[in-house]
Amino acid sequence: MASFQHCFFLHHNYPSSTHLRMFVSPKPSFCCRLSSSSSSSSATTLTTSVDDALERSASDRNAIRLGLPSKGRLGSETLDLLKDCQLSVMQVNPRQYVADIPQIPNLEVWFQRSNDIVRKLLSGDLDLGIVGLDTLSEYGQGKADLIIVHDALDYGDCRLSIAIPRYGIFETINSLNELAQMPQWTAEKPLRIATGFSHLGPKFMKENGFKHVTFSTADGALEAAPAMGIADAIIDLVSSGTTLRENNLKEIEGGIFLESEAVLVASKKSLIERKGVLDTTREILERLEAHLRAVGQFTVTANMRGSSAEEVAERVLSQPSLSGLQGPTVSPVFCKKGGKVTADYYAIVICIPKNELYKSVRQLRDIGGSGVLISPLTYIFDEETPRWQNLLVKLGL
Ligand SMILES: Nc1ncnc2c1ncn2[C@@H]1O[C@H](COP(=O)(O)OP(=O)(O)OP(=O)(O)O)[C@@H](O)[C@H]1O
Ligand SMILES: O=P(O)(O)OC[C@H]1O[C@H](OP(=O)(O)OP(=O)(O)O)[C@H](O)[C@@H]1O
Repeated sequence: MASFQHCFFLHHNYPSSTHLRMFVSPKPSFCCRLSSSSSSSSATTLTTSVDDALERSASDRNAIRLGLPSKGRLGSETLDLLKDCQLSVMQVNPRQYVADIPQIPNLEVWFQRSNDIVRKLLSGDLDLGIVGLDTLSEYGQGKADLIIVHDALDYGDCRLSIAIPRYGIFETINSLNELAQMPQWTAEKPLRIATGFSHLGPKFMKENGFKHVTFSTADGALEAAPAMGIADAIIDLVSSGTTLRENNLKEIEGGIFLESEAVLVASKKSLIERKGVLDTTREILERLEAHLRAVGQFTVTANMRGSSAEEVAERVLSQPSLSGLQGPTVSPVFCKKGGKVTADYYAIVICIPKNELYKSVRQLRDIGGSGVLISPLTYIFDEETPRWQNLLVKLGL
């Protein structure tokens, strides 16, 4: 085997059963990949697109890179959201980590674990990413180069909370203040907290005035730590609260440190320096905003008898649920009567919130509406989105 004098490894914590394989590209560059399979046939799975993309990964890459969660809770919902925005991700097979969004030609999608998305945004290997706010806060640690472009993608909702046992010395403790006041915590016997959030955990406890605290970490099943005697409390993500309940733990007042959902984040450096990143970000942002605004709304069309468009509009606007986004569109419906074209009816079009559908239909009927048609909405584009304006301000543009 040839000796390699100029090579380095980025990561080394692979299981010992993993075989290191080297794949030599037919082109002058080469790449190597780690595989846990012992079958030599898997060596053929390096496809042209991965190969091409790796070649483009040099610092002079032209493509814009978007990192998406490769699996887990955020994986499929991220793909669903993009699909709903007509930005379907085309992935040849689920084990291939690079993909395309045909609507945005110069964009590469890279599937990565969420924490790696944040790391790679910071290192300049990704330009944009979608991750949970919790992961961004933990691994981004407030770095100025990370800019949140869309802060509410409406999925992946959870909260980062401290939880304590329901039993023993904690039975009567119901708030963070009470926990802090407990005389038990001293320099010799500090409050022991298990958490996977080794940056945010200590930060929040310090901010809340806890002086005697120690932290331990684990990769999962943190809720077991108090019952195992390893910790007094945990700081972990909670959504339904079932895992806490099933492990006899409780949240306490003042103990939610962060409310999280999926966010679109960008590297400030890329936005400013890399050609096309700002335009692509704008397109993705506008589609996301327009779609998310539309998700909660229906379009309603109905016919209404009236003497003029203004008179019909006044009747519609007199009903609180029917004012729409800006007001109703009212247009005459022409018909021929005795050889004359007249407009006794008007068609009205409004948007209504989905959760007010039935109330709105009843209000429409009350003011003489008939033939009510309800259709889903794909996008609602506004003149200019406040998030785009905010982004320009953050970039100093
Ligand atoms: N109940 C929950 N527990 C954990 N994460 C949740 C929960 N609800 C929503 N989320 C969101 O999902 C993200 C975690 O997803 P998941 O646990 O599937 O993968 P991950 O831990 O980020 O990645 P990996 O499993 O590859 O380490 C969190 O960062 C958070 O934003
Ligand atoms: O409030 P709930 O809906 O019960 O969700 C919270 C649990 O989900 C996550 O764990 P995950 O399922 O990812 O397993 P893990 O503990 O092995 O990380 C999180 O770490 C909590 O344990």
